[in-house]
Amino acid sequence: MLSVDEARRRILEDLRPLPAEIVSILDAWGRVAAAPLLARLNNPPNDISAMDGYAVRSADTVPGSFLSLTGEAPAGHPFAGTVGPGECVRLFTGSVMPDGADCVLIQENAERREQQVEVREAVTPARHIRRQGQDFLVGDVLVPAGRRLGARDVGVAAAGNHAWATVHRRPRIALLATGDELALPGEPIPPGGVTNSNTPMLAALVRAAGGDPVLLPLVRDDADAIARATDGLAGMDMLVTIGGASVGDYDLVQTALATRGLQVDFWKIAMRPGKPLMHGHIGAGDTRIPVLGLPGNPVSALVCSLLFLIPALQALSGETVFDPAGGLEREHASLATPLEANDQRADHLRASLTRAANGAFVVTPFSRQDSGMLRRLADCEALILRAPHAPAAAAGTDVEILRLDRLGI
Ligand SMILES: Nc1nc2c(c(=O)[nH]1)N[C@H]1C(S)=C(S)[C@@H](COP(=O)(O)OP(=O)(O)OC[C@H]3O[C@@H](n4cnc5c(N)ncnc54)[C@H](O)[C@@H]3O)O[C@H]1N2
Ligand code: MOO
Repeated sequence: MLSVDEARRRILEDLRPLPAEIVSILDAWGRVAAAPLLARLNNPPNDISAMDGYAVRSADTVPGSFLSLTGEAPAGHPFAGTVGPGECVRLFTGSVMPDGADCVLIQENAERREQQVEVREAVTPARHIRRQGQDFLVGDVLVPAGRRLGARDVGVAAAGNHAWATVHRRPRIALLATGDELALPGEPIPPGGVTNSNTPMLAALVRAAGGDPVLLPLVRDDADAIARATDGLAGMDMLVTIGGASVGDYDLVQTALATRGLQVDFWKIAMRPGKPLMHGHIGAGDTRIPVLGLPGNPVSALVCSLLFLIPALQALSGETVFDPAGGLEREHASLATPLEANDQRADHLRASLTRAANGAFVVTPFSRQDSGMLRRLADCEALILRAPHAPAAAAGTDVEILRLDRLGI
């Protein structure tokens, strides 16, 4: 069976960034820059004051001397004249420095008496001035192509005078849940039924990872119905099927998709949860899209999505700066309780995370790891990564973990 890393490599192999589109800077958060955002102006655009006070000539700032106040320059209203010897101009934080002045006397060190200002402290040249362009200059790269814009990137792009950003189109991910037992959340549950928790969960995950989930109708365990549900995939960037991935008589996804030309790249990987993961392609030419067949067990579906679907979304989004583990933070932690030796499948144990007195992480695997247990999945703060054939581990052993608590997923 394929390893997790090899499976991810094969999934990412043929994914290319989606075409670019132009969006308002107000909608650019979470999008991936398809072209660098270059500064359209210097920032600050002028020499400005960093403090409230007086624009003065440093040579005039002899404590005890008086300067004549010749004007005022509030922020946004530059002073038209020049500050001559023995003169000063009232200004504020953000005011453009008037010609002639070379520093700012802060108001705490000055005493105003009508049109005279007494200097209380000497000021060195350039003091309290923010130089034009000290933050960035015209043409500087503010946001490189391939970066997913955070709030700070939106801020710097706006400072660089961008009203628009060129970003990659969001990946459209078709989600197809299969199973006779599935009912919509909130509906009466028929005998033997379960609620379809996977589609809402994965739609949320796709959204959180910058994609647009497209929900196909629930389909029964019927090969024709499953096949027909995939007939409207034009415009989709990936099909994600949920359930019907294993070996049971009613696990029909592959059989159904085969009638639509499914080419299987791999099926089954050395991973727990998530062994029956399938990857392949459906369609031809321009309409050929990748298919990710997720297992139906909700924990398996989610863990596979963290490890494979999120990196796929990143690749389709054109995000070049990403961790192959999908932005998941790998850390080390000390095991609170012992673990048995692992078998041939890479394991991902749901666990809680605390900190020892010295700040180091301590991780406690949940006692039950059933891949149908959603509450434990929702409560877990980390997955303990166990390599295939990892030996038994005593309490206190250092283990690798993936942090989920700060993922927002
Ligand atoms: N004989 C074997 N049986 C199984 C094997 C195996 O190797 N040999 N693998 C097991 C593993 S591992 C997994 S994982 C599951 C995967 O099964 P499927 O992908 O075929 O999923 P289903 O059988 O359709 O469902 C499994 C489970 O999950 C529930 N489910 C399905 N879809 C949803 C949904 N949208 N929302 C909520 N819950 C869902 C379903 O009711 C089942 O309880 O196979 C093992 N079997
Ligand atoms: O691999 Mo399955 O995903 O054990 O539950």
